[in-house]
Amino acid sequence: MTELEDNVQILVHPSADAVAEAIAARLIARIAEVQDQGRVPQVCLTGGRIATQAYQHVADDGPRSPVDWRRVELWWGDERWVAADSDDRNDAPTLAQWQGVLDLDPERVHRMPATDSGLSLDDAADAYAAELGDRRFDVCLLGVGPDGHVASVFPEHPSSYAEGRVIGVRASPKPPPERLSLTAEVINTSREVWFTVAGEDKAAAVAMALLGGGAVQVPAAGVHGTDRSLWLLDREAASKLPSDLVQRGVI
Ligand SMILES: O=C(O)[C@H](O)[C@@H](O)[C@H](O)[C@H](O)COP(=O)(O)O
Repeated sequence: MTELEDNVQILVHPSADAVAEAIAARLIARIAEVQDQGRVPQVCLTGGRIATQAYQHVADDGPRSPVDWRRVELWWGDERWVAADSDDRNDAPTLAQWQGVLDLDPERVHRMPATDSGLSLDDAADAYAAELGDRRFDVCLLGVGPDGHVASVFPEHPSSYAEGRVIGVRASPKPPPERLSLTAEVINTSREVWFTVAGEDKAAAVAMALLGGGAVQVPAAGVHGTDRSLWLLDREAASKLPSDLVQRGVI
């Protein structure tokens, strides 16, 4: 029997669409729950196809949910170092889907700085770290690359052993070469980390992350929530996991 840490859960869904729907439903429910507890939810968003699909479901269902969208703080785990109005930004699809649909407070939408901010890459990282302060995310969503990267923390790359809270990333193996990213250190203060992963090309990375890969070789292996790490997978992304592990997590 393969052992998982107690607060790691793996939930396998029949398709990528089902993963996206599950992420959206869980996110709305979790945000409402944190608001019920009297706190302003701190949510860290990710780019990527599956998350973007999930955000569309949030846009569809969010307005008639119990969530007070004006009392939600939004952050991003990483950003491509491009202009603020570039379609290449990780936050572009989310904002296109949510703004004007969810009643967000612009003061609580914390985009990472852009090239046209006038800041250098490193100053932009410092500025975002200062804005973030010592907040802990209630939920930190993370896509996982086929190489096991999360946010812009890439395997065997300076980003995977960088110190500090927010870093400027150079020579990224995935274009564009310059990026901003939270470090694993900050992600690991999150109450919950949710990995959102679909597709056969992710199966090896998922298996390595869950079956003892090292954090420098497989950055996804080095991040977790303090209360819970939740892997939301489709069948293909879960296809290289031992069946006992998967069945344990299915609900
Ligand atoms: O900044 C980026 O280039 C992307 O945001 C990237 O890091 C993405 O989150 C993962 O590669 C997972 O993406 P998919 O879910 O689309 O595979």
